[in-house]
Amino acid sequence: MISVENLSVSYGDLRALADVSLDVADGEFVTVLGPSGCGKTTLLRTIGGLEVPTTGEVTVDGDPPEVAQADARLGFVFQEHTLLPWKSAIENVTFLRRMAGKDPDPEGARDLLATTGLDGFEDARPGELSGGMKQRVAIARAIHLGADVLLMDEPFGELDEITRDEMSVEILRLWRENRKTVVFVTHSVPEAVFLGDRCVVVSGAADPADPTDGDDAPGRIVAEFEVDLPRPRDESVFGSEAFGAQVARVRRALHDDA
Ligand SMILES: Nc1ncnc2c1ncn2[C@@H]1O[C@H](COP(=O)(O)OP(=O)(O)OP(=O)(O)O)[C@@H](O)[C@H]1O
Repeated sequence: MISVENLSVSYGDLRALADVSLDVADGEFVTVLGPSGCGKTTLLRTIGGLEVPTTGEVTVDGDPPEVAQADARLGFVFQEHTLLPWKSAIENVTFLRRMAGKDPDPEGARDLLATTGLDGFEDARPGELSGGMKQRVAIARAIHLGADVLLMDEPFGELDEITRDEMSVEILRLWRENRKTVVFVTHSVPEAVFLGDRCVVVSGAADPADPTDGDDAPGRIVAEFEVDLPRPRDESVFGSEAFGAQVARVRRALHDDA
C-alpha cells in the first residue's frame, strides 16, 4: 500500500504541494487529475522517492520510497519515453531488470513485447519506432522489471487521440493481467475516468481558509471520486452514457475549484 500523510513539498520558497494525504491500496488504479503546474508530477516523484518531503511522510508497503525504489518495487513511465536510443526494444525492456540484479527472463520480455503489440519489433531501435510504440516499450520495461507499483506521469501525453485511446485500453488489460498498483497522472478528464478506480483532483487555487495563499498557492487534493463504471472496460465505454455522466461530474468539480 502507498501511504501519503500530510505531505508538503517546497522548492525553495515555492510551495508545490501542501498537506496532501492519500492512500492507495494494493492493486488499485488511482488517477491524479489537475491543471498544469498544480503539483501532480511533484506528488508522483515524491511517492517514487525522486523528491524529498518538506514535511509529512510517504511510505510504500511501510518503507521509505527510496528503499522500495532500491528493491525495484517501483516502475516509472514518463511522458518522454526515456528509452536508451542505442539499444533495441528487447534490450531496453530487459536492461532495468538486469541492472536491478533480478533473474534475466528473456522469454518473459519477448512475451511482454508481443502482448503490447510489438511482435516483430524486438530488434528495432527507438528511432525506428513510432511514439506509441516507444511508450509500449517503456510500459513493457516497467512491468518486466517486476515492480509492484507503476508510477505513470502523463505517459500518453504526446500521443494522438486515437493512439491514446488504444493505449488506455491496453494499459487496463496489462494492469488486469499483471495485478499492479498504479498511480497515473493526467490532464485529461476522460482518461482519468476511463482508467481509474478512483480519481483524485489536485488544484493549485488559493484556499480562502489559508491567509498565506496568493497567486502561487500550493497544490492540494480538492476532490476524490470513486469511478462507478464496471470492469473490464474497453473501447465501448467511451461512447456510453454512464461514462459521459462520470466525466461531466469530474469536470464540474474541476471548474468549481479552478
Ligand atoms: N525541480 C523544481 N524546482 C523548482 N520548482 C519546481 C521544480 N519542479 C516543479 N517545480 C514547480 O512546482 C510547481 C508544481 O510543478 P509540477 O511539475 O509538480 O506540476 P504539474 O501539475 O505536474 O504540472 P504539469 O501538468 O504542467 O506537468 C510548479 O510551479 C513548478 O514550476
